[in-house]
Amino acid sequence: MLTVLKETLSLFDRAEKLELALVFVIVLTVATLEVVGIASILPFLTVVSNPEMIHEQYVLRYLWGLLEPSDHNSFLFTLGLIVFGLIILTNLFNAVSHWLIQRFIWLRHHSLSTRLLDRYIRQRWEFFLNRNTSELSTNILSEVQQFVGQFLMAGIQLLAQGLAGVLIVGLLVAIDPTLAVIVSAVVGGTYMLIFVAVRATQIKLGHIRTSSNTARYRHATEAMSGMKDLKILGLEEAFLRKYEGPSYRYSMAQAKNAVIAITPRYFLEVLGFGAVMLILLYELRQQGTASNAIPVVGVYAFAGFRLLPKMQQMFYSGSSMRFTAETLSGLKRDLVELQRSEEPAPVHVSAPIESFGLRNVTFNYPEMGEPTLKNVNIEIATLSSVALVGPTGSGKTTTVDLLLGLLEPTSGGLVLDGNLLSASERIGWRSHCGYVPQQIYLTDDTIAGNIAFGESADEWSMERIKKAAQIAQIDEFIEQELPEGYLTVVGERGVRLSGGQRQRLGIARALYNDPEILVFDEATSALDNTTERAIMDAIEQLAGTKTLVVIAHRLETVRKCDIIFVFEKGELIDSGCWDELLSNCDVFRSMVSEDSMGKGRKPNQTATP
Ligand SMILES: Nc1ncnc2c1ncn2[C@@H]1O[C@H](COP(=O)(O)OP(=O)(O)OP(=O)(O)O)[C@@H](O)[C@H]1O
Repeated sequence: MLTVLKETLSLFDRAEKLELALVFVIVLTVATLEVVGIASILPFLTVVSNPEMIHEQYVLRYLWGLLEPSDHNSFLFTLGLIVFGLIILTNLFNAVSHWLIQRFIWLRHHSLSTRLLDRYIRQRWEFFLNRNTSELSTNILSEVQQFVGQFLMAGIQLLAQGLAGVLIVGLLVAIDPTLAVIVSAVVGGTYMLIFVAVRATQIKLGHIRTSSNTARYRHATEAMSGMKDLKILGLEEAFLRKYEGPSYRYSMAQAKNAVIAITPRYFLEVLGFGAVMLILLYELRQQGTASNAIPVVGVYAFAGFRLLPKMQQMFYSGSSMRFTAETLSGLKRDLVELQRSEEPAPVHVSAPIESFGLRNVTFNYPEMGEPTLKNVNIEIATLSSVALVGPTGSGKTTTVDLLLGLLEPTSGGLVLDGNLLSASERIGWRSHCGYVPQQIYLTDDTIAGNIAFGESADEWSMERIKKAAQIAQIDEFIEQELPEGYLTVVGERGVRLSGGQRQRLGIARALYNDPEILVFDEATSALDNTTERAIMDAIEQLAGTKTLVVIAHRLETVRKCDIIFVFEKGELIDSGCWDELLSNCDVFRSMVSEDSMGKGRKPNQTATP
C-alpha cells in the first residue's frame, strides 16, 4: 500500500502534491462532519423515545441548560433543527469535496497526458525505432484516462470512505463496544474475505485489460493507416478478426470486473438487514424495554445506512485499483524512468562555413549484434551537392540519420568545420537541416499550414510560405488550381494531391525555414519517371544555393551531383564524381549497368508532376 502511494506521488509535481493534500483535508472534514451528524441523532432519538432522559444524561442536561427551552417539545424542535443543520452542512461539504476531487482527477488527466506526450516527443530517435507508436498513443489517450478515472479516483474514494468508515465505527464503539466489534467484524470480515478470494482473478483480468486495450488500439490504427493495401488485398475480414479478439477480451474483462466489484453488495444487504434485527433483539434484552432500545438501534440503523454503502464503495474502489494497477506501473515507467533517456537541450551551433560530415563513425542499432555502419568518414563541402548510393540495406538512410543528428553514433561523431559536436550541439545542429522523406506526411490543415509545419496561422509568414512554394515549383498549382489557394485544406478531409504534388509540398516544407542543408531521402523514388525528372529539376535548381544530400535508388537522378558516396554492407567503399567512379569503382559500374538495364526503373505512371 505504501509502495503504491509512493509510486503514485512520484507522478505528481509539488503543486499537485499540495493539491492532493488539500483534497485529503476536505475528505477528512467531510468524514468528521458525517460522524458528528450521525452522533447528533442519538440525543434527538433519546428525547423522542424517553423525555425523562433529558435530566439524567450529561449531554442532554448540558444542552438543556444551554438552550433554555420553554418545554420538552421546543427542546426537541431545536435538537431536530441542529441535526437537520448538521446534515445540510455535511451534504454541502460533500458537494464541495466532490467538486474538488473531480477537478483534481480531471486536471491530472490533462497534466499527466500532456506530460506523457512531452516525455515521448523528447526521447532520442532510437526510442521510436523500438516502441510501437500506437502503443504510445494508447498510453497518452487511454491508459492515462484509466489511471485517473479508475485507479486514482478509486484511491481517493477509498481514502474518503475509509476515513468516514473508521470514524463511524469509532462512534459505534463509543456507544456500545461489544456490539460495535461484533458488527464490524462480521461486515468487515465478509468484505475482506471476498476481497482476498477474488485477488488472483482481478490481477489476471487487469492484465488482460491492459494488453487487449493496447492491441485493439494497434489493430484499429493499422487498419486505418493501411487502408489502401487492406482494400486492394481484400483484407477487410482479416483485419476485423484481428481487432475483434482483443476488443472482445477487453470488454469481457471490464464486465467481469464490474460484476466482481458489485457482488458483495447482495450479500451485505441481506447481512445488513439481519444485523439490524439482531441488534434490536440484543438491545431489547439489554435495555429491557423498546423505548430504551430505540435510540441505540436508531443510531445503528442510521450508521448502517451510511456505513454499508461506504464499505461497498471501499470494496469497489479496492477492486478498481487492483484491476487498473498496471496503469500505475506503466505510467511510472514512461513518465519517471524515461526522463533519463530524454534528449539533452539543444545548444546552438553556427552553420558550417566549409564542411560538415561524419568522422570514424560506427553505429549499432539497439539490440543488433553487428554494427550497421563501420568506420564511416564523410566530408561534405558547403553548397555542394552529394549523393549516397548503394544496394538496399547498405546503410544510406542510417548515414543520413546520423548526418541529420537524429542518431547518436556508437563511436566517432558528427563534425562541423573540423570540430566534433557534443550531444547537445548535435540537437542544435538540426535547425540547419531540412528533410524531405519518401512519404510526405500531410496534416489535416491548409496548404499554408502544411508548408509552415508546426506553426499556427498567426505565427506563419505568408511571404516565406510563398517563396518556399515557388522554389519547390508548386506555387502556380496552388494559386491557379486550388479553390482557396494557400488556404485550401489538404490532408485527410481535404483536397487530394498527386504523388508529385505531395513531394513538392514536402520540399516547400523543408525550405520554409530556409535551412542551409537539404536532405532528400528517396524523395522521388515513389514517383513515375517523368514526375521524378521534374522534381529532380526543381531540386537541381537549388544547387549552389544550398548544400544538397540526396539518397536515390535510380542512379541517373544523381548524375549531376558533385560527389557520389558508394556504400556496401555498411561501409563507405568509394567516392567521387560520376565519371571518376565509373572508371574506378567496380561496384558503382555494375550498379550503373543494372540501372540502365532497367532494374531500378519504374513504369511511367500518370501522376501529375
Ligand atoms: N530500426 C532498425 N533497427 C535495426 N536495424 C535496422 C533498423 N533500421 C535499419 N536497420 C538495418 O540497418 C541496415 C541498413 O539500413 P538502412 O535503412 O540504413 O539501409 P539503406 O541503404 O538506406 O536501405 P534502403 O536502400 O533499402 O533504404 C539494414 O540491414 C537494416 O536492416
